[in-house]
Amino acid sequence: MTATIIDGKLFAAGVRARVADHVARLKEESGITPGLACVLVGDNPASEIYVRNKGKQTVEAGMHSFQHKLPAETSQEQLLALIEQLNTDPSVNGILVQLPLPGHLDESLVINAIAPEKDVDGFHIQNVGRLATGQEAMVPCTPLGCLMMLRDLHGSLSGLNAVVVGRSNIVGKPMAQLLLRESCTVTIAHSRTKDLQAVCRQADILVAAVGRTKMITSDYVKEGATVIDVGINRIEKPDGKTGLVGDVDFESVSPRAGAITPVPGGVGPMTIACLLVNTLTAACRTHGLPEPKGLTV
Ligand SMILES: Nc1nc2c(c(=O)[nH]1)N[C@@H](CN(C=O)c1ccc(C(=O)N[C@@H](CCC(=O)O)C(=O)O)cc1)CN2
Repeated sequence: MTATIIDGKLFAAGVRARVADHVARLKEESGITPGLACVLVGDNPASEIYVRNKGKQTVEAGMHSFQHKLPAETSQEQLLALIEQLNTDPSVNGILVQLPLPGHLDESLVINAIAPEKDVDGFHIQNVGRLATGQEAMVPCTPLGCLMMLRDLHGSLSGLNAVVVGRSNIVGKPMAQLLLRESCTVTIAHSRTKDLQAVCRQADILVAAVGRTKMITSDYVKEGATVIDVGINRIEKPDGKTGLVGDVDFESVSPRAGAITPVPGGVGPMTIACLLVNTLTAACRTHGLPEPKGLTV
């Protein structure tokens, strides 16, 4: 069997085009232009690229982008003051603080200072609780992107065995919640799971979000399973250049899987596309307008 390669780049381009259509209609019919504020603290090179791309794609979708770049030595008080200012700014519908933050800043305190209705990353404790209890929530972008691709591929996910490897707050846990909401039978596995290979081989849907380069080999995969690779590991290649590889050993797994996301070009591009969806959704909710249909799951 040769796996279907799920083209996240193409899928994300479609989502962005639909967001742009909705934004154009929103402007024309209601005079509203959604706005997204991105806050970057410090000079992590990968974060700088992500924030730049977020700004570029926000503008391409017809929305306002506000970028706040703060020095690495920014104090907690200074960062909280900026968030408070953005919370009360009516032109800002979505706020995100790029992670990771420099070590002296308290990530959880900072995230929970964002107004929950503007928390387009879906990391605020209120949104976490709302997702877990089946209420209307802002859903974290990477898991939302994974779910959109899974729904497109499978249609209904009801009754499927899903194993999520990784228990982070930004990917593993919300991914598991979303799959549970789709009526999958969900297992969250991690580094301490006994006989991880056997657990993973039960999966119809295997989501790898462990942050360990090429850890998932064919021994972990049931024949025909759908494998979603959330890993973004930077490695130095033999030619000295930097390359990007996932948590899944693509060469080993793709002959066995039914479908697989590559890295790069799989889950990654969906993260920013879903951020645009969440910003548009936040703007509609704030103005009491119907939420965009057909954009998400
Ligand atoms: N506040 C947040 N911080 C972080 C998040 C997040 O969702 N919110 N996620 C990641 C980084 N991230 C977005 O911020 C992100 C990661 C990867 C991609 C992406 O498009 N990847 C491409 C490759 C790009 C490259 O060459 O580096 C791909 O996989 O094809 C977009 C966004 C951590 N922080």
